[in-house]
Amino acid sequence: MGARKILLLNGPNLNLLGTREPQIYGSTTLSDIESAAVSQASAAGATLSFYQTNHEGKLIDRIHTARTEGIDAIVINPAAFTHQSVALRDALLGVDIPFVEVHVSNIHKREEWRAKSYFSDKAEAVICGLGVFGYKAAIEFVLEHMKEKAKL
Ligand SMILES: O=C1C[C@@](O)(C(=O)O)C[C@@H](O)[C@@H]1O
Repeated sequence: MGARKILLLNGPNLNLLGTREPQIYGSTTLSDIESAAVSQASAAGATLSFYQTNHEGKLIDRIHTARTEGIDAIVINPAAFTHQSVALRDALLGVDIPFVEVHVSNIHKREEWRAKSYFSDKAEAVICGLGVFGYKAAIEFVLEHMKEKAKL
């Protein structure tokens, strides 16, 4: 059985999905993504909570809280923090919750500095370049293939 309690996290500027650089990120809004994710999890008998913030410390605090909530798996698009945040990396490692890294765009096909991620070497899986379908794919993977925390 896969993860039953999932947390979907989105970093800075992803609240602008749908209007932000649509040639790169498409026209789907974050609230569309979040409600589809909740339905996807509940159809599989799991629960999914979500959070987006533009603030690094708030994202770190949310990750710390996930430990007390018994979250089995995190799906995270760290956005620009991908390329710069040791603190966010340490937070994920600190709570010891397995995570999947998602990027809407193909970070390897853009500016050279975007190819560097502080998360990929610790992620269970990395998805990029699938557009917003990447979230659906990540959640499917978590539901099907990642163990519940209690059984790890
Ligand atoms: O904000 C983002 C979004 C992103 O994580 C993506 O989803 O493709 C890619 C990052 O380089 C960028 O800073």
